[in-house]
Amino acid sequence: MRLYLIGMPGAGKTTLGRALATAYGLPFRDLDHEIVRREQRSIAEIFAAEGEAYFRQREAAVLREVVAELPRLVLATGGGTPCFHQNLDVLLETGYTLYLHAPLEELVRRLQRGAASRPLLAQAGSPEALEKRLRETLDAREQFYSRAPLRCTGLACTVAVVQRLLEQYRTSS
Ligand SMILES: Nc1ncnc2c1ncn2[C@@H]1O[C@H](COP(=O)(O)OP(=O)(O)OP(=O)(O)O)[C@@H](O)[C@H]1O
Ligand SMILES: O=C(O)C1=C[C@@H](O)[C@@H](O)[C@H](O)C1
Ligand SMILES: [Mg+2]
Repeated sequence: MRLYLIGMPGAGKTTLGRALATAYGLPFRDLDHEIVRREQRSIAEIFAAEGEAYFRQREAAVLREVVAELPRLVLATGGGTPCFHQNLDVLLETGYTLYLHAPLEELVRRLQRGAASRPLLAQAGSPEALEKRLRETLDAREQFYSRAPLRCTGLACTVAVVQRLLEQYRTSS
């Protein structure tokens, strides 16, 4: 099976994705890392040199490559992945998609330290500005994220809880 994790930056996609891959004995991939590996430069460098449109094109192409290459995997996507280039359709058609939701205050807490290296959050200097930026981003993205058939919130998103959700979904569909 393929299991995809979507959600806001800092929601815990990479952390939970790795743990789920271990639990299921599946390979783990992180889409941001796959892009960085192919481009031989960081996400921040790609955004700075080429702009967001180029990054979104690479993201869409690399997503399709990874999906074609691996019939079994857990994939942590980038925060914006489901919102561009029909990527969400690719996810929904080729695997199980889980929306990992986290309360805004928790995202602000987690992202405060690393915001400078995140191109889309870098200008948000204060915690208030960061919260506003994240709220606007979440408002715009919720329509994509909420199309995932599986959803799990905050600290309740343990491996065991996701395993149960997936089990229920597979037997009901
Ligand atoms: N369930 C959790 N409880 C507390 N902290 C967590 C939890 N999951 C992740 N974190 C912490 O939150 C931060 C973000 O987690 P992670 O990198 O997994 O998120 P992400 O969704 O992959 O974010 P991004 O890819 O945008 O950086 C990390 O510091 C991680 O240790
Ligand atoms: O939320 C976003 O749009 C992004 C999140 C990161 O995972 C990276 O994919 C990139 O920084 C863009
Ligand atoms: Mg991540």
